[in-house]
Amino acid sequence: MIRINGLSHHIGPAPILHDINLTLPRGKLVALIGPNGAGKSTLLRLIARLEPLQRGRVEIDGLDLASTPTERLALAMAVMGQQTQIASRLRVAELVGFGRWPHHQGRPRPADREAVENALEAFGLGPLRHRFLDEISGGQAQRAHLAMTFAQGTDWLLLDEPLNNLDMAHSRALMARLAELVRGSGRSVVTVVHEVNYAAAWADHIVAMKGGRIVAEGPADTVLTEQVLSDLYDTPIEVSRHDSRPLVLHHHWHDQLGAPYPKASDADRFPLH
Ligand SMILES: Nc1ncnc2c1ncn2[C@@H]1O[C@H](COP(=O)(O)OP(=O)(O)OP(=O)(O)O)[C@@H](O)[C@H]1O
Repeated sequence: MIRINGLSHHIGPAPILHDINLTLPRGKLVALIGPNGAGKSTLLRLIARLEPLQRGRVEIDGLDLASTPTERLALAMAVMGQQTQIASRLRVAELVGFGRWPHHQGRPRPADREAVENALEAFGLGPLRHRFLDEISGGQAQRAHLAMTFAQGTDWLLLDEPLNNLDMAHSRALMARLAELVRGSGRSVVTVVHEVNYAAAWADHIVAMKGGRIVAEGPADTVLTEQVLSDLYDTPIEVSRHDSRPLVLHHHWHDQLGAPYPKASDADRFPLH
């Protein structure tokens, strides 16, 4: 499991995370949800050691993040951050191959090549393997980065908004693959998800963040309630059920007096001028 104790983080003078205490279970698909700016990426980046810890302690399966050598950590945890431009003169298969680096340090063996092939196939990238990264679409590039993370073959996968750029079918396929990794191979996944219905449908455990704090956590039925979600997003949200899971609805809403939403103030958040 990942244990987080007393974790606080500032950027310049601004407090971003406030005394986070959280245990992320092993062998589960965990979704981190919450509004823009809640601190989800910052928390994920700290767990992934992409940012130095300022205060608090993080342990991954007993490994203290502060003292574990990078090579050891890379065999325990693979991370996909929010995409930034990466050298575009790299081919898809080469990018995926980087995921094996912690295992071979530059001298790939047959097992490493096999892991790359499996990852290419799992993400439907076989036909694109020789393409340069600047010659594929945004969703295809996202899948290539996911395949690289997957190829690393670690017990833990930390993913920041992996559904970005993915169409509905690929989003669904990715969530199904993550669920399969968890249920079939006992891996542990922690993923930031914006579209809460993907969390509703697939996550075993949901952590809701707002304003740099954890405001709710637990199974979908506990966290994805009208009260929690409406408070979390400051928007009226209705929760129905589908396939014995919560289904979150937010297109239109009538308040208790029958007045329709969205109200004018909803649109005021994004003035058109
Ligand atoms: N480099 C930075 N400098 C200053 N403030 C930052 C920086 N990066 C993030 N922040 C602030 O930290 C807070 C948390 O940001 P973070 O990216 O962790 O949120 P998030 O929940 O992942 O949001 P989103 O859903 O929009 O990706 C935000 O208020 C953000 O403005």
